[in-house]
Amino acid sequence: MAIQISPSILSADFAHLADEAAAVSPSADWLHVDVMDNHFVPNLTLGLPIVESLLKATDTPLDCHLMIEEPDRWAPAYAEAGAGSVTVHAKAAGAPVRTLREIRRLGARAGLALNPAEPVEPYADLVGEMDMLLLMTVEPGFGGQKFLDVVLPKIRRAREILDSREASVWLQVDGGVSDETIERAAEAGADVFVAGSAVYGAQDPARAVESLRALAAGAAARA
Ligand SMILES: O=C(CO)[C@H](O)[C@H](O)COP(=O)(O)O
Ligand SMILES: [Fe+2]
Repeated sequence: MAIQISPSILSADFAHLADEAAAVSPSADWLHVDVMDNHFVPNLTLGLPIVESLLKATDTPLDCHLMIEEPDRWAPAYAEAGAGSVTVHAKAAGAPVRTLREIRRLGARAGLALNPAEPVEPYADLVGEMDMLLLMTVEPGFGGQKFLDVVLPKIRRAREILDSREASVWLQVDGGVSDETIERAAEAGADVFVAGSAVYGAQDPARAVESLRALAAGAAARA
């Protein structure tokens, strides 16, 4: 699968989100939107009204990462609003299969997310229910954290599980992805990369996206 880059607006200027989306739109595959509720994670960001406004402001598809309690209740609304992808955390979902199916039924790609310490094996039988598996490479809640190398073996294991089942499921990593770390994640088998501070902290965000893509593609080709 071709490498995809999903810049996270968590590190963008929230007062100018339309401009910040436009800054990466020439090169980004997705725009990653971190929804945090101050309960599932100790931080509060944005919710459905801002996602609805962003959908009107950009043609780049939205990759909504829900770090919220009760995702079963809220995730369908993001799909219905027009998000291209909606990801829920396995730990927060009471009925993950029903919720993933509902997201798909409403026309979005369905993602399941695992925190750094959560093993992938218990979810192996659910791969047919999802379009993307998100492996967090930081503890969720904040941008600008250090990439956790301890997750690399799990990325490899997830890649093996997806390949052995011939599942066309994207493998996303999120947290601490930068020019210094993206090659390690790509070699391990990730193919969709979220990057917040590495993109929006750069002088030229669109070029930062291209740099990340080139490094990941090179590493994936060598793997
Ligand atoms: O989900 C997230 C944090 O919970 C963010 O998407 C992620 O941290 C992006 O920021 P950075 O690339 O700076 O780590
Ligand atoms: Fe995220």
